[in-house]
Amino acid sequence: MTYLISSRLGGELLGRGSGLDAEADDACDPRARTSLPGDAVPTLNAEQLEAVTATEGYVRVIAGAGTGKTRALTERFAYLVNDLGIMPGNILCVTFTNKAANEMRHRIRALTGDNDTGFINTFHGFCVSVLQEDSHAVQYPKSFLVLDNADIDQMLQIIYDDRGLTLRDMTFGRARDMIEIMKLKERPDYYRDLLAMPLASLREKYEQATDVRDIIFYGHLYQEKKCFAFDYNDLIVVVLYIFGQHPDIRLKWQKRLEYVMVDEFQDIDKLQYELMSVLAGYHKNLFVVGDPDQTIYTWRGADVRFLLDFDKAFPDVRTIMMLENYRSTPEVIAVANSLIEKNRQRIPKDLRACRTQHGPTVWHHAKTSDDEAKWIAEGVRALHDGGIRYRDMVVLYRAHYASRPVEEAFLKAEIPHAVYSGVPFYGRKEIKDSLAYLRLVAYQDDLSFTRVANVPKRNLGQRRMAFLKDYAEAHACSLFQALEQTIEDEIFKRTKAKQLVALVRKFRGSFEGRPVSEVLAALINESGYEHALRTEGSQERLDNVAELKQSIYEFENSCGEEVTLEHYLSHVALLTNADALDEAQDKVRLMTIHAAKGLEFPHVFLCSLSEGVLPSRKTKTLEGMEEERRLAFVAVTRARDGLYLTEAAGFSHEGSPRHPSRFLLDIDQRALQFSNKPSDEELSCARAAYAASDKWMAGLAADARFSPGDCVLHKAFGRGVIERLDEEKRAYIVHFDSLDTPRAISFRAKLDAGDA
Ligand SMILES: Nc1ncnc2c1ncn2[C@@H]1O[C@H](COP(=O)(O)OP(=O)(O)OP(=O)(O)O)[C@@H](O)[C@H]1O
Repeated sequence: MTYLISSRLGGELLGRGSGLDAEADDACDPRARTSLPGDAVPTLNAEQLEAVTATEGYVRVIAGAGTGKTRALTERFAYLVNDLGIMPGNILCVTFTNKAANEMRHRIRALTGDNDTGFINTFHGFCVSVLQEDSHAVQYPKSFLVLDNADIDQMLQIIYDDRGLTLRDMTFGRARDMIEIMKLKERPDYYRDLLAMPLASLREKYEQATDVRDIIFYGHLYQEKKCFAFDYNDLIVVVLYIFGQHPDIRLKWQKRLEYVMVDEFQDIDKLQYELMSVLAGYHKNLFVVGDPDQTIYTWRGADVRFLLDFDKAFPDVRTIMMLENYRSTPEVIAVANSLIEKNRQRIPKDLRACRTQHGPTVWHHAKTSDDEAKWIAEGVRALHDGGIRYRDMVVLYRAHYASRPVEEAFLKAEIPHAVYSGVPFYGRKEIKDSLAYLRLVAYQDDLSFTRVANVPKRNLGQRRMAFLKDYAEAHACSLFQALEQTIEDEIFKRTKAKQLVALVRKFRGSFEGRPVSEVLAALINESGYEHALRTEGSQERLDNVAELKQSIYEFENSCGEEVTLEHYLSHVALLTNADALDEAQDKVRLMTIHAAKGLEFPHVFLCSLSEGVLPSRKTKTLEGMEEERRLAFVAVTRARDGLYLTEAAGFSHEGSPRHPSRFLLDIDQRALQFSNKPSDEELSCARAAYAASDKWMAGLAADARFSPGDCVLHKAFGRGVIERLDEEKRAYIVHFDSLDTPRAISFRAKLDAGDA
């Protein structure tokens, strides 16, 4: 079944070896290869050069995939520093992920030779920098905590135990989503409660709450305030609040940031936009780059309008268009262009291929998912036998579950691979435990204490922890302080509580000035944690802890300045799974399309391209469908040399028949080679399925006619008041006078306006 891959590759790609270098191809624009004054930046095309040298004012680059946006951004930074003499510390460059920020830092260090790379960061990371300097403005210490999902879950556990809630009331995942929606949409003023309300009042609000949602929400705010903690959502909100309340602090940052640049501007949300506008408000140098066709975070509040209307929002905007794609073969470009042009809500723009080398763009239709996975494994093997490194291949999918058959096939075929999903590196127990030890030493906060007090076993079980909790509450102190103050109590006889206190005290007094990697190594050794892992015989966990030590060591060496423990802890709290991507290992990468944003790979396998997977079966609107198509576009434009689109017949895990994705049929079929073509009958069934789902979506398109607080009349339940809207379910949540509990009523249902 691999004949197509192997024969085509044998003939067209492998003949030239694996050193396929985009830059070795002809550049399509004769104006290319222009040099900057002083030859700082060779081989940029005219538009890139303009983007690099147009340093003053408001500049917008609208560019296609693979046209060198990120490259232009990097070169611009270097130009500002090397040619114009701007200090790196006066430049803010915002990227979408930590990984992109790290890459940019590396590239800029290579270009400028300077260790000071200024503020190259994600939005969240930059906000942490602001807060580390100015959190006093909201009466938070510099040592505030940044919470990740596992920390939030730990807080939820405390709330659930305290208020007798169970997962049946709400799972932690749902509770986290709910908190996020409350913060972003339903109660955007929440930060006033968090920042301005005294802890005791917040606690009262929590204790008086009766509705499950309120209990969880106020319990979460109370816990956050108690630990001086912020979650990701709070970071930008709090910084904006500080800027609003303290013009002196705002002006300090505005003056400091002489140049502000933002990558991936198509995926910016309202708060991020506000922050960037404020920051650029003094020097008025704001440079943004984005591709409207790659907006894939609308579901998280991204709004492409900020890019499209940039020229209306700011004065004298200079717009630069970049359409020459340096990344992909003409075949991949043909696939990408013909796919994305089916979106109706877009500015028409075609990518132009600069490369002249050819490569395969294959559609493989398999009988079953297992066959599909096997075909991919055989394809990978064939490419590898032909000289392509494993790490130059990636398998992309819409949703994590799609990776399972491919993983199994790779295991069977003994293909080295790494999955960027499942339990993220920084979410693993041993990593969280190790970091909790570091945090306990730095902050003695309750979250870290609860996590590791009894890990390894110190005989500090539930009864003793409850004792500490009561004491801490009665004396308004932390759990660790409670332990220090009651250490001689009878209850701690026959425990190792004294050793724990001694450990924390010892490290608390000695961590400053020591490298963090060294502190961690000593801490997990002296706490007995490493020994416990050894006794457990868990080599994988030990390896992961070793990996953590190594990553801290590398962070210290790459940072350019002295890394304090607090600095490291806030940095690590913002890391996600995608950041653990280890490029050095020769393994095929498996990841979601969202995780692949901004990356490129010589060979891309896009699997599970079935209707219901991509586009997702959760797609309910035309806009949603267009976002799914953009997602497919992002996936195909990651490929440099080879693109393999695969799907399988059979049945989905819900039992419905599977059809090839509509996006496969959107593609100009002349741009594809078929390894195994679906039959005409299969294709006509697929078309019927698209039509049925379009009809269903049109039915759902009914909009909400009522708002929260409105009175309505239902033909069976009578009068009710709308409590809120569930946009996802397209339903009102209504409290009917005749019913004790609320009901979700579809937007489509016939409701009349009722009397207030
Ligand atoms: N002027 C140029 N000449 C040759 N190669 C270039 C040029 N500009 C960029 N490239 C190469 O093209 C590829 C894509 O560049 P880059 O990643 O900067 O694009 P991008 O627009 O940010 O992509 P995307 O939005 O799809 O993530 C990279 O391999 C880069 O090295």
